[in-house]
Amino acid sequence: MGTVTISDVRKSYGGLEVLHGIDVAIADGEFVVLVGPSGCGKSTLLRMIAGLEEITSGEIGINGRVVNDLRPKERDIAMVFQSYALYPHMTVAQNMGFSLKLARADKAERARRVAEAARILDLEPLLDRKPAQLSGGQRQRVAMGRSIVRDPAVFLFDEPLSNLDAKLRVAMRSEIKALHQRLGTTTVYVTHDQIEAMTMADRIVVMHDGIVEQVGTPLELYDTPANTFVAEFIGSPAMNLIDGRIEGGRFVTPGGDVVELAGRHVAEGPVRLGVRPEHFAVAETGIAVRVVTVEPTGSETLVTARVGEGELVAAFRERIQARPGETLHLHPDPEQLHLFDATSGERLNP
Ligand SMILES: Nc1ncnc2c1ncn2[C@@H]1O[C@H](COP(=O)(O)OP(=O)(O)OP(=O)(O)O)[C@@H](O)[C@H]1O
Repeated sequence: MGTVTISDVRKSYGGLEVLHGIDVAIADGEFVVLVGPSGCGKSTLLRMIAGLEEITSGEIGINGRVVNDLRPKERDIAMVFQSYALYPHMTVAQNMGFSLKLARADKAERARRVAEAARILDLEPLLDRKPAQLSGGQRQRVAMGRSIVRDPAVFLFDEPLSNLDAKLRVAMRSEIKALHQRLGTTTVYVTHDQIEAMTMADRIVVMHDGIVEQVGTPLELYDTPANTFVAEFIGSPAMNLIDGRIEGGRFVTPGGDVVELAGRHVAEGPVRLGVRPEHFAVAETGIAVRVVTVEPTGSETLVTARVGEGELVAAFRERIQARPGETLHLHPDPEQLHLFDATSGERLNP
């Protein structure tokens, strides 16, 4: 069992509040990713769950027990850091068994749990090596092994992949996810990388400036972002946001181009229209844009184009024969439109 309940949690450093009342409930067995730009407070929140930072106000519960005043080792959690923090003079087996030794587990039990973790993580041939004799990915696995042996209620990961090169990062991403599927241990994982969040999470918590912008499954966030921050943060290339007005039930750009809204009823006045790059088609009418670059990737063609004062990106499955400087008309799929309040950025359509 491993539930985590975060209720109205705040954090101040000196007089400055950096987390402004966070509420998140994590179910047993869930893989939850805290994601957001640098400085949004995700590491601080994770460190408060771990017991490495004091909670200024509010409550954190693990398995129904308030842990605010418990020390890290009393919380039934295991944390995997970006730096791995392996002991250089110990072998892989000793590194993995060390916390059990501290907890005074007997020798046979220690050996059994280290062997089991080594089997799960494919570390059996490396048990006698020292960290310096391991690759980055292998060190990462030892760091995870050290957590697994303790069989905690909750795993906490703080940007564990950011020191690895791109290829290894992708491999470790699937390894951690597969490990979670096998062990089913509740996991809270911090990253600033939205792709990591999308590919690994059962649910994502999007944070920004010390608040939670939205909580949902990866596809909920992708399909119905609650505001322009989430709309632009989740998805790559990012969702296009086009300023304009609702007039006569239609969206009209400053240049006078019209987008039909497929029966969506939104109050007249200024709005921002959100369109994902893959939801444009080239048509006879639509939003007039001037092509800036055309980038064929093989599987799709990315077109960057100017519209009024701004730029937008369209991604086509078919091979578009457009040239820089040319004018195209882009027709957004009416079933896939997002409308946001021009001032607050809040979502307007269901
Ligand atoms: N010890 C500290 N003293 C004062 N301010 C701090 C301290 N630690 C963090 N902060 C501030 O709290 C805010 C949240 O920091 P935090 O490290 O949690 O952000 P983050 O989202 O994890 O960012 P990053 O991805 O860069 O690590 C930031 O504005 C940061 O400057």
